[in-house]
Order: sequence, then structure tokens, then C-alpha cells
Amino acid sequence: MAAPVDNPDQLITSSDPEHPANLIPSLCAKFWTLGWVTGTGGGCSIRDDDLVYLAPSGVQKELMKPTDIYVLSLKAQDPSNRHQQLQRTYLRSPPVYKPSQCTPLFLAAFTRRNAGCCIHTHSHWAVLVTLLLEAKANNNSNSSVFEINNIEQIKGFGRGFQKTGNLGYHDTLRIPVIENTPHEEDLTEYLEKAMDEFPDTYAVLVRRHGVYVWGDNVHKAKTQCESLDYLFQLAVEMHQLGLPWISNIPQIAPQRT
Ligand SMILES: CSC[C@@H](O)[C@@H](O)C(=O)COP(=O)(O)O
Ligand SMILES: [Zn+2]
Repeated sequence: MAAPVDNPDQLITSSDPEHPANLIPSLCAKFWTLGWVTGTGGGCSIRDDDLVYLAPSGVQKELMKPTDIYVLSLKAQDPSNRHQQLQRTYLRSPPVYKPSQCTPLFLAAFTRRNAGCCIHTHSHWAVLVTLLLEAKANNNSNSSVFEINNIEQIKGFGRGFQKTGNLGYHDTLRIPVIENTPHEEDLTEYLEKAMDEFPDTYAVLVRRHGVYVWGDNVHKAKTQCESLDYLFQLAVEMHQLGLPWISNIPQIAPQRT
């Protein structure tokens, strides 16, 4: 169990706009304008070394203040109890809320991938891609993975956990899809299974729900989430035009004189 902090509010008080307690509200306000966290859905969590900063549950994510933020110690969590968030201990809790239902999913990204930030969106494009995959499955294709290649924005993704560099233009980006569950925290075991099966993925789609995207730090989580949303929108529009997501186009050798 983490030692109690003398003044818990110190953990969320800073004039630095990059402090997680300031950054979570400002990022969520930006994400709201993109339709990623409207109607209280979606959210974002940041890890700074051992400290994890989390939003409350069921609040308008774009109107949050630093004083609404929860803080917990990662190493103080009981791994056998990580899905039962009512028994989780927090270093700092706001007086009137419950912590986000997404907490165990964010913690999975922090503990299993050493992520520094995890974003959950309810983006229409993410949901539509999972619906298209579901519809395609009726035509005998695999509905549990989204695949796309030969699109420039794929270069916005890291190669994978503990690997250096980014994917290349001709690489295939693969994002696993898990089925939705009535309660958000029950997604955790399926998200963890998808992480095991796709060790290099930085995202997991949730059917008819949205997507979880993480990165080594806030910058990487945000830019990967933006790249992914761009690709999901493109994929939906490609489908409407009858264009395939996977194409076998020839690699052009660079002409250097
Ligand atoms: C519109 S309710 C959405 C929630 O059930 C959940 O999916 C979600 O993304 C946000 O959960 P929250 O507990 O408010 O952080
Ligand atoms: Zn959600």
C-alpha cells in the first residue's frame, strides 16, 4: 500500500501546463472538439514515472479541472486486484466523484507496455471501422483485425514495443478488435489478450464502442491517436468508394544520382 501523502492536493497543483493534472483537462477539451470524448464517453490518462493521473467517471471530459483529477501509485496496486477499482487505493481523490471506468484499461497500457499516456476515444470513425469489419465477416473475412497498407500516415506509428523507429509506407498497420462488454472494466482481460497476441500494437479497437491508443509519452499517444483516426476515416471513405484497404503496389526504388 502507498504511504499516504501529507498534502494530496500538491500532486495536482502546478503552474506548468505540461503537468499531467493540467494536461488531461486541456487535452480532453481538444479531443471533445474532434468528437472523441463527447457525452462523457472516452478519456485520457497520463503516467509520470510511478504516478498515474486519471479523470473521474461520468463527467463532461472537456470541462474537467485539475482539482477533479485522481492520482495513484502504480507500484502500490495489488496486481491480483487490478480490475476491482472500488478497492483501489488513490494517493489523491476528488471529493465528489468515482474514478473513470477505463482505469484498469489505462493501467494495462502502463504496466504491460510501459506507456506514458493512454487515450480512449468514442470516435465515429473507429466505431464505423469495427462495424464495417463486422459486416465484412459475414463474407468470410476476419473481423477481429483492421489492416491497412500503402498510406503515408502509417509512418505516424512506432514499429512496436521496445523497437526503434516507425513503420514504413509499405508496411501493414494491424489493429486488433475486441468485442464490447456491458461494463467498461470487463474489457480489460480482452484488451490484455489482444496485447499478448499483437505485441507490437499501440491500439486496440472495441467493437461498436471506440478505441484505446497509447504511446511512450503524451506526444506519441496523441499523434498515434490522430494518425489512427485519420486512417479510420480514410478507410471508411475508401470502403464507400469500393477501394480496398490492402493493396499490392510495387515499391519504387529511390533514384539517386
Ligand atoms: C457515454 S458513457 C461511456 C462509458 O461507459 C465509457 O465507455 C467511457 O468511455 C467513459 O467512462 P468514464 O467512467 O466516464 O471515464
Ligand atoms: Zn468508452
